Amino acid sequence: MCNPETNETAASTVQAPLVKTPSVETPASDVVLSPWAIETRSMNFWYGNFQAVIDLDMKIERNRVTAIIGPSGCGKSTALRTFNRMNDLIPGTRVEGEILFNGRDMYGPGVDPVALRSRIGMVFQKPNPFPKTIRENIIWGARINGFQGDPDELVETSLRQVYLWDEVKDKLKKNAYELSGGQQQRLCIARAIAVSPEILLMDEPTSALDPISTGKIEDLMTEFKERFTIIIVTHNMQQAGRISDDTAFFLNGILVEMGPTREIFFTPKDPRTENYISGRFG
Ligand SMILES: Nc1ncnc2c1ncn2[C@@H]1O[C@H](COP(=O)(O)OP(=O)(O)OP(=O)(O)O)[C@@H](O)[C@H]1O
Repeated sequence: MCNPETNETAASTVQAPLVKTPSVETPASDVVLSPWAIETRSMNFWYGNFQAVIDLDMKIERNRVTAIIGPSGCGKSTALRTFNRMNDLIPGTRVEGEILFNGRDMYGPGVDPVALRSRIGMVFQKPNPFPKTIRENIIWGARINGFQGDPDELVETSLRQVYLWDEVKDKLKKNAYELSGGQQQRLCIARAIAVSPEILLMDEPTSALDPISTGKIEDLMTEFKERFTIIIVTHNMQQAGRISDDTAFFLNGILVEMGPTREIFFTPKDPRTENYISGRFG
């Protein structure tokens, strides 16, 4: 979910793609044009003069967990953030090439990045609940996205889905900051899924959590992939091995190799992947 405190003024720095494909907001935008949830074509990304992602061609399959791995600074989070235009919020950034969501151009004319982010939610490394009550954390984003149903039902359903309901049902009016780190992260996941996204982007969602909270969130991912496509950046190779169906290995802004996790881990095609997986660098 996008940060409601941020505005979209930096979006104007984003360059339109070179090749035109239908935009997400064109009529009949719910008709799926592609077998891929997300596809990038020759995507390049710059922070000012620094190119962080180079010529990225990537296809993300629906209803699977895709892990993005690679050494620190290789562009994992940057690539992930382009998948819901979160980088638009960083001044001086530029993207070229194409990023398609269900086969439609995410940077096409008329695409509202805020509406896009309700369909492609995001969970960050550090839990970032709003400075509001637990209840309001769930309802706020849903309301902005036009939710008109029963808010109490939405709160309960969303919190149950992340197995947080029993822990917080008696303190829904308490500030979210009063929860533990693991609970806050599950609240952030509940908030993201309350708007029924199609894709959930997760940027090292468990790196600040203890093993028990980590296990709970990993279990959720395995359950959620029936309903959403999940893309997770992780430094934790065991985690990637445990939860992902596909793995993409990045190095110096380049996608070196991508495929089923078992193949990437046990029979990688590129020696750089093998070196990284076996711990020889990074
Ligand atoms: N806001 C920014 N402004 C300028 N450069 C940035 C910015 N964010 C990231 N970078 C640079 O872009 C490159 C890729 O960063 P990114 O955070 O995507 O890497 P990463 O693989 O996710 O790293 P880590 O695993 O350490 O989180 C790095 O060299 C980083 O310094």
